[in-house]
Amino acid sequence: MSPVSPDPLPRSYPGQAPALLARHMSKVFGTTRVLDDVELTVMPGEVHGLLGANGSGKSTLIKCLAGLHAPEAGAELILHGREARLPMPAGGARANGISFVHQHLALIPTLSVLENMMLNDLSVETRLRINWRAARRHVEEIFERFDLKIDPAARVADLSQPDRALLAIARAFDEVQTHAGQGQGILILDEPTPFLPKSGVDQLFGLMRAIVADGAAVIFVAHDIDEIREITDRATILRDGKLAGTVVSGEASHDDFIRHIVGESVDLFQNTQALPPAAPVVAKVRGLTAGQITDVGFDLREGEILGLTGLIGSGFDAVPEALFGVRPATGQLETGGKTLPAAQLTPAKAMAQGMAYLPADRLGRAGVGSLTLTENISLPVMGAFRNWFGIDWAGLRENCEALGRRFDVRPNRPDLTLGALSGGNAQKVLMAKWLQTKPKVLMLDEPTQGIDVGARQKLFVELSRAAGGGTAVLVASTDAEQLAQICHRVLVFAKGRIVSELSGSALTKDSITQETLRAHGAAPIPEVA
Ligand SMILES: Nc1ncnc2c1ncn2[C@@H]1O[C@H](COP(=O)(O)OP(=O)(O)OP(=O)(O)O)[C@@H](O)[C@H]1O
Repeated sequence: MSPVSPDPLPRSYPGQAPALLARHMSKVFGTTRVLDDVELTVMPGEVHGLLGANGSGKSTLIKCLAGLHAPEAGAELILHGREARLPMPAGGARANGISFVHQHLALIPTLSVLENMMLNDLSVETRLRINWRAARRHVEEIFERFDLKIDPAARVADLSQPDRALLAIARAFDEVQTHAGQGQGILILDEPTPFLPKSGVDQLFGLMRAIVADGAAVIFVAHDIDEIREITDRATILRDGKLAGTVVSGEASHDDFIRHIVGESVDLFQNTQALPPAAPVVAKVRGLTAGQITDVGFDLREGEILGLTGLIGSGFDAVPEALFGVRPATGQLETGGKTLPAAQLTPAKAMAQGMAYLPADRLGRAGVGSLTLTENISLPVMGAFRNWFGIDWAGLRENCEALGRRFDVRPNRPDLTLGALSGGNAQKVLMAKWLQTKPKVLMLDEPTQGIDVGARQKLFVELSRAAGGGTAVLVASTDAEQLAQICHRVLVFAKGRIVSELSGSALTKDSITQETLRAHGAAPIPEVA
């Protein structure tokens, strides 16, 4: 295993003062110490990874640096050799040349790209007049420099997820340059890649390399160990709020990272459950046309885990939305002995047929951040907890706690709001919410984005258990590794149509990736039984 660096100054940067040196960073919420004497050293010109399991304290550390949380007394922050004030006052991070892109991107969807690019300036400066033409020119220059094909006049609501992420990052980079000057400053990216297709990730990595080549530093928070190994120079790993180690990324193997993250090696789940050849078809989809998809047809069998994949923009993710009635569609769904026109599907009708859907946008569409875990988890089962006296809240709380234990939600406190949980733990709650209903068909969009490697395996076990109990699972995802681990069959989409089907021994991570890239020019398969 790579050594934990004992010295805050890594050996690859002799004699240089760190761009950022954070020491004795602790944070207590209520009675829980979620950060415990953590240290982070980032050198100028370095891409530094920050990793850890869900709830290990990454976002809390970042929020302490951003001034969104006050660290406990004793914490120190030294930026380019100068001690910074803690807690960081409002606007202090920005004035020190530190810029952030948080998981939720902090864009305003109803405003234009240009307005969003100027948002941070306008929120702290009063201007009598805005020179929109000059602002537009400036934004166009930034986009051109990083080869971003985004129209400054477009509404952010109309942008794809990848473009939104790239926009937020370009804005943060622009801020770093403005406030720290060329070749200085620190850009902190908190899990910006889950929504990005491979080409978007490459673009982002290009952007990060361009930033550090000038001498600025980037802190990159992510769960994807391969991405961390590819792009970072060194990485700091947190475990249960403590520093687990700092490694030189090029010298640490994939397993070294896993051991630091979970403190032990993890057995990767592999679905070995064969689907009975006579498993009945529970849903027949015919001629489905919605968004980018045209005339898509397939059968889904009882107990089957069926993956839908493709490049972003290939349309595969429109399928669950259309089948759950949240996206206008035409075509047919045959289920429960009924033929339902897709144009008339609604969530209520889909749920009446035993269908459930968990969208990727966890706190936007899948759950309510301001409601408690009990309230979120209970929504689909409220009816079963009604008695003569009204709703049995104690029963609902008990149910929530039991599900929290089963799905390893941390902290497992039913009265916390969903928004107070780390991203990965919130996702576990939302999966539990639907799996408890034992749906006939469970549709998931990017179910494990932001979920750490250990927790993923547990969710895969739960999904496989649900499938073993007869639930048919439809998983829309660009994560080839996850699809290869859990699916019986994977359908590959290109340009809105199914172009390839993988199953049995042909279903591997590499074959899915190859097929996804090759599929772009392939001919469509009209119907897959
Ligand atoms: N405002 C808050 N109140 C109470 N607890 C909180 C609050 N914010 C975070 N926590 C808790 O602190 C712990 C660390 O959360 P944090 O978001 O830093 O984890 P993370 O490493 O970023 O996880 P993930 O990878 O899932 O995003 C979690 O247990 C979380 O529930």
